[in-house]
Amino acid sequence: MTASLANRARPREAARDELQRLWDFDEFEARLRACESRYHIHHRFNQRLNHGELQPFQVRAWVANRFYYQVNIPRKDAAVMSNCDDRAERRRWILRMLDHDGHGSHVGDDAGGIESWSRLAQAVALDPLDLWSHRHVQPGVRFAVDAYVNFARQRPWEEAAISSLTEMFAPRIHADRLAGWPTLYPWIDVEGLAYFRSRIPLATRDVEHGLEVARRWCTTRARQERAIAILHFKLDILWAMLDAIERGFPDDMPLAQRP
Ligand SMILES: O=C(O)c1cc(C(=O)O)c2c(n1)C(=O)C(=O)c1cc(C(=O)O)[nH]c1-2
Repeated sequence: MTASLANRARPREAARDELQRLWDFDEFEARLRACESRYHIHHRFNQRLNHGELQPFQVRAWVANRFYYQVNIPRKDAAVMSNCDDRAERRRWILRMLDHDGHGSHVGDDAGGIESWSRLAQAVALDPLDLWSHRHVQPGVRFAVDAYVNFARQRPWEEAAISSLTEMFAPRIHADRLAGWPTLYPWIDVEGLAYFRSRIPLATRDVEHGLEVARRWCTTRARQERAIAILHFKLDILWAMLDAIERGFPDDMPLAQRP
């Protein structure tokens, strides 16, 4: 190769090297955290919810639809565990299932997140039959949640662990509800908000574990990029849920159809 050709190839090689360079963990984590801009906290329906702009039936609709997510989270976590061959990791992961399903009366009286969400439903005066039958759940919500469970069933458990990292952004959305709802929605019994309070420390613990898994598993730049793509996929699930809820329960919904 002539000298001038070699000089021209060098920037291309440098660019290729840059594309393959492993991000150090701080940079990788910063890139994961930068995905916050796609979090459903920025969705118009969530903004209306947290600014007190929704009518009671729309709050009930959100609670009813989100319940489908809540009941499927421990099924998703069971799928993650079924794909994990590491006993120490399973011992940690099982806590996520118990957080939602509860520990049962023989181990303290922690009723768990699903029960706690049903108290939220009570506080917003959602009929328990409507809650448990999922009769207000929109097709788009069902598809989105099912896609999350199926992802955890079909992919390596480390990928599923990474998909749970949207929880990095959840403490703020829970804190917003705790701070705003008592004055914005005085008709909601504040006892019903306990679920949101309970999730803040649990989400923080889950994220520490999830980041540990991501750090260990993402040993190549390709895997790091895959982790970002997985996080985008999960953010899309949460976003699609709110799209479906917003569309299904418009401000002028006929009275007879309102939850
Ligand atoms: O209210 C929310 O906005 C919100 C978001 C998320 C999330 O970001 O995935 C979770 C939760 N709540 C939540 O309560 C919860 O238990 C939970 C588990 C997971 C998960 O992916 O395993 N995400 C979330």
